[in-house]
Amino acid sequence: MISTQRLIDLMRAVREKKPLLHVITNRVAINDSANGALAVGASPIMAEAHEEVETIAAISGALELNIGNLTPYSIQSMLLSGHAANQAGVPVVLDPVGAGATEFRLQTVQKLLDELDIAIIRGNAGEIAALAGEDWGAKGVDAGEGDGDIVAIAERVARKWHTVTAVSGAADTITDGQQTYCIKNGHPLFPYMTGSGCLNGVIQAAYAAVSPNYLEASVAASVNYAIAGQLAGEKCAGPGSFRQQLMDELYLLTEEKIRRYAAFEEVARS
Ligand SMILES: Nc1ncnc2c1ncn2[C@@H]1O[C@H](COP(=O)(O)OP(=O)(O)O)[C@@H](O)[C@H]1O
Ligand SMILES: Cc1ncsc1CCOP(=O)(O)O
Ligand SMILES: [Mg+2]
Repeated sequence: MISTQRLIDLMRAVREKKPLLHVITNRVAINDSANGALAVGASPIMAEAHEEVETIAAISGALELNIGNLTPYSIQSMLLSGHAANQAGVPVVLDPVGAGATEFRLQTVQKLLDELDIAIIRGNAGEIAALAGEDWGAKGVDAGEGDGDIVAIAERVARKWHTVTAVSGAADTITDGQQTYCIKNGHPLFPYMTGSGCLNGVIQAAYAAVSPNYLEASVAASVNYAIAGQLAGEKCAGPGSFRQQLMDELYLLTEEKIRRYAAFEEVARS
C-alpha cells in the first residue's frame, strides 16, 4: 500500500530536483503544459525538431509524448526521442489523446507502444478502452460513456505492454497490472478545461523523473494533481478562473493539504 507520506516525499522530490522534462505535445495544450510543469517545480522543454530530439531526450529526467496533434513529422520526433530515452534509461510517458477517434491515431499509439518501453500510459477511459480494443462511447478527445469495467480494462492494458496505466476521470484508476489504486480527488470543472488531461500527463512525467517505481510516481502525480484541481474548483467561478486557479494550486500545494485531502485506496484486482 502506498502511503500518504510517499505522495508528500515525491512532491518534495520534484521541487528539489527540478527535473528537465522533454515534452512533445499538441498545440492546444502546449502552453498550459509548460506552465503547469513549472508550477510543480519541473523544468519543461517543448521540442520536436528531428535534429535535436535525441540529444534532449537523453539528458532529460523524463520524456512525455502526447499524440493530440499528430503529423508524420511528429510521429518521427516521438520515435527518435523515445528510442534515445529508452537507451539512456529516461522514463517515457505516453498520452494517447483521441486514440479511438481514428485508425491513424490508434495505429500510431500501437506502434509507439510496440517499439518503445513506456513507463506510464495516461489517458481518459475512452482512450484506454480503445487501446484494449473495447467498445466505448468516446467522442474525439473526450472520454464519453461506456459500460465496460474500467479497472479490468486498465489492468489488461498494463499487462499487455508492461507499463503503468493511469485512467483519469471522476475517479482515477492507476495500475501496473498487479496492484491497482482508485483516486477520488478531482473537480467536475476539469473536463471544461481543454488540456487538463495533457497537463496531467506532463505531471506524471515530472514524478516519473524522481521515482523509478512508476506505480508510486503515477499515484502521487494523480492524487496531487487532482487535489490541486479540487481546491481550484472550490475557489473559482467557472472554466476560465479554474484554469488560472489550477496553476496557483499546483504551485501552492503543501504537505498539510495532501494529508488533509488525499482520497485514494488500493482496490482488489479484478
Ligand atoms: N468528473 C470529474 N470529476 C472530478 N475530476 C475529474 C472529472 N473528470 C476528470 N477529472 C480529473 O481531471 C483531470 C484530467 O483528466 P481528464 O479530464 O479525464 O483527462 P482528458 O482531458 O484527457 O479527458 C484528472 O486529474 C481527473 O482526475
Ligand atoms: C481539443 C484537442 N484537440 C486535439 S488535442 C486537444 C487537447 C486535448 O486535451 P485534453 O485531453 O487534456 O482535454
Ligand atoms: Mg486527454
